[in-house]
Amino acid sequence: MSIQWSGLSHHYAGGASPVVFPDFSLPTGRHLLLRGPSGSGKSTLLALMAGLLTPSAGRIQMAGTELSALNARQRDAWRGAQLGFVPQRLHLSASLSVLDNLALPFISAGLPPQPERALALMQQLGLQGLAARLPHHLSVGQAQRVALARALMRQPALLLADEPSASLDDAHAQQVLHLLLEVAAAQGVSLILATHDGRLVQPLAGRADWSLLDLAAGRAGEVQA
Ligand SMILES: Nc1ncnc2c1ncn2[C@@H]1O[C@H](COP(=O)(O)OP(=O)(O)OP(=O)(O)O)[C@@H](O)[C@H]1O
Repeated sequence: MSIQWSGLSHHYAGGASPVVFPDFSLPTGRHLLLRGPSGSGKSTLLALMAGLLTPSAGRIQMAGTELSALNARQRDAWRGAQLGFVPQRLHLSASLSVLDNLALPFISAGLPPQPERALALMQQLGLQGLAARLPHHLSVGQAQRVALARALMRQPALLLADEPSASLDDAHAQQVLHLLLEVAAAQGVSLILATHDGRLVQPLAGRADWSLLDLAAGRAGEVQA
């Protein structure tokens, strides 16, 4: 998905000063590593790209769609159809089984749930046998993969992942990166990966299909370790 923005900033109500972003453009077919320390604006930028926050200034275009030209209802519909989001806090519904959590993206859009797709994704992500499990009986890594499966349920064109390795040990951090790359290749999804975790940055260094936006440095370019 092609993405571009210019003059983009967001001023939180009660925030001291606006969070300002350097102009940027991502061509179709490339993935984006959004890098920057805590507080540099990664989550804010993801929320702007998802149409969950409205810019205080500037324009943002996602595959040619100007998000600010859509009303809230249109943005919700656009997000549901185009985007998968794995947030920093996973927001799995505690009272619902894994399978029912995976049905939510369809049910909340008024569409029939697709248990076959859920089971196929669970298989692909190593979650087989966990369909009836409640979220608080999952390991951290399993819950992460359920959140990833849920984000993929509606076959999004773009997958946003916010600090996906934050609470994972080295082995699981590598596994999550591997899974993201695998599903991106298998399902033709563009990835936007927000992280300050060197364990995720290093394996992406020098890859021709990845771009970097470094929010601390205000710099775009190739991914470097
Ligand atoms: N709801 C809010 N109200 C006021 N200020 C906020 C709010 N959310 C974020 N901010 C501020 O906006 C700036 C960017 O925050 P943001 O969460 O986007 O950064 P981040 O790079 O994602 O950080 P982290 O890696 O810790 O999640 C910070 O200065 C933060 O304090």
